[in-house]
Amino acid sequence: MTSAPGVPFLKGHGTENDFVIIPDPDGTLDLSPEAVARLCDRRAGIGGDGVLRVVRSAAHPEARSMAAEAEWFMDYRNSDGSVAEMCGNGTRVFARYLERAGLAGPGDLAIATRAGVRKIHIAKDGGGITTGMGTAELAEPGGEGDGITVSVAGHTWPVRKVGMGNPHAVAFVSDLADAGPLLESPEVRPAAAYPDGVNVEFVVPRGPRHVALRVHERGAGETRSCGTGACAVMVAAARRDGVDPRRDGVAVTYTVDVPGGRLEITERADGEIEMTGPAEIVAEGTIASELLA
Ligand SMILES: N[C@@H](CCC[C@H](N)C(=O)O)C(=O)O
Repeated sequence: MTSAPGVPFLKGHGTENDFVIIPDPDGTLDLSPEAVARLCDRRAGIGGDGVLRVVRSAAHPEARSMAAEAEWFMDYRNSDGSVAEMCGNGTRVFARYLERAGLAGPGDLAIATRAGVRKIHIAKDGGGITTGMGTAELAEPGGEGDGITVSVAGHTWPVRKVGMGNPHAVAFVSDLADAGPLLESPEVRPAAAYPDGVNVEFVVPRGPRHVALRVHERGAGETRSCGTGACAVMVAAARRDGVDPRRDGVAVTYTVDVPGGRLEITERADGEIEMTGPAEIVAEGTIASELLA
C-alpha cells in the first residue's frame, strides 16, 4: 500500500457518531463522492459515518460569505458520498480537532456549515462541547400526524416533520426494537414530503424530560448517534409533552439517550436550541493514495 504524502487524516467521534477528519485549509483537495465512500468503508477503508473536511471559509465557495463570522467551514459528507447541510455531532468533533490543532479554544468559536454559522463553546480541560444548533422548523403547529407516516419491520407510525438545517422524521414508538434491524431505509410516505431524503428517528420516553432514540441517517444507514436528530427529537418530545419555551418564556432541557451515549438538549425561550455532548479524537495518520484516487 502506498501513502499520499501531505494528506493526513484524523478519526474522531461524538457519542459514537464517527468521522474521518481531513484538514484541507486551502480547499485544494478534490474529494469525490466515491473517495468519501471508500474512506468511510469499515472494511476496506478507515471507516466512519461521514467525513469532516476542515476548510478555511474564505477558501470555499459555499462558505466565503460566512468568512467574517467563522474562520473554518465544516464540509460534511455522508458515508455514501452525499453532501449534507449540517451534522450536529460533527460540529463538536470538528471543534475538538481545531482545539487539538491549536486553531481554537477552549472557549467560544463559530464554524460555518451549509446550514449557516453555528456557535460553539468548548469547555476547559476536555469537558463537553456545546453547539448552538439554531431553531427547529416544525411543519405543523398541532403535533404529530401531519399525514406523514414511516414504515419499517412491519410497523407504521405517524411522524413529526422537523427541520434542523437538515430534514428529520420523528416517530414515537412503544419499543425501540420495533424498528427491527434497520438494514434498509424506512419508507416514508408520501415520499414528496421529503424530496431530498430524510433522517428518521424512533423514540421512546425514558422518564420526565428524558427520551431515548434510534436513528436511520440519510446517506449513512443506522448510526450510533445523530446530533441534529437528537435536537429534532427533543423538540418533538417537548411539544408532545405540551412544552413550548417560546410560548412559555422558560427554557427546557431534555436528556436524549442515543445508542452511543447521552446528549443534553436545551430549547431556550427564544427558540434557540443548544446541544451539549462529548467529542473525542481517537487516531491520526496518512491516507493511502488509492482511497483518494
Ligand atoms: N449525524 C449527523 C447528521 C449527518 C447528516 C445526515 N445524515 C443528513 O444527511 O442530513 C448529526 O450528528 O447531526
